[in-house]
Amino acid sequence: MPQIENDQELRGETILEAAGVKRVFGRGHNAVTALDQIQLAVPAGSMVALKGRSGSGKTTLLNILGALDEPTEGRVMLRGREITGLSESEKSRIRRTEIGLVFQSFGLIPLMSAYENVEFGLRVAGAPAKDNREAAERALERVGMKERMKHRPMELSGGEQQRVAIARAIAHQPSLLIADEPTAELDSKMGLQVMRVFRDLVSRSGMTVVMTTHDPGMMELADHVIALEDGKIVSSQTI
Ligand SMILES: Nc1ncnc2c1ncn2[C@@H]1O[C@H](COP(=O)(O)OP(=O)(O)OP(=O)(O)O)[C@@H](O)[C@H]1O
Repeated sequence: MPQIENDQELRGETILEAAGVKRVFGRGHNAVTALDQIQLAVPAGSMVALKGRSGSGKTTLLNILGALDEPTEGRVMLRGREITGLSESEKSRIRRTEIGLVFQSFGLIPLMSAYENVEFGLRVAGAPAKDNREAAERALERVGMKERMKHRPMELSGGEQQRVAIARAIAHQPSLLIADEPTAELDSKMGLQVMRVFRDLVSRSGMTVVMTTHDPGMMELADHVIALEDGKIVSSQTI
């Protein structure tokens, strides 16, 4: 798979960069500065955890890094290309090709099997239909869910559902995986399984993972932990 091999070559170089990022919600008296003076350089093939109290700006930052939201000031570069200030359609193309998104609540379609969820995700992203079966099965295999791919979400544990959601997020072989509190709804055993899947994607495919978490046990498994306080980065630690 060419993109994944490229990612291995990129390992260690900066894949994702934020410079002078500020995000203000609302105007005038109601204005809230959710992020300010954010500088960030994420090495390719690493796992970064963002931590911070509720309201510190983690989700706002992830949304900007994942091309889901625009900063009020500053810019974000992904693989050397600016992803801020682009049209909606360009941003949507970048999300469909270069970025995978995982959320706290899994977001699987209940009436579809694990396989159908992943394959449907590829179809929505406009992937060429002839490759979808192979790509979906390969992604499910990567997260250890191929054997259970005919099961519907209801028939799976929370950890298994999240692994299917990760398979859906990586089926198009993105270089960057953005995960907002991916283990928050899981007990620690299932949370660890999910973290192991991330680790495996980083070490075997050179993927880069940027996630948020409140859980110190999960942070220990990241390569870098960045702490946010009131919208600013207050520390950056290499584990
Ligand atoms: N759409 C919005 N409109 C107005 N204010 C917002 C909006 N989104 C976030 N905020 C504000 O921006 C700040 C940062 O919010 P954000 O959701 O990024 O924090 P967080 O660290 O992810 O919190 P949590 O851990 O609770 O998810 C908060 O003060 C929040 O109220």
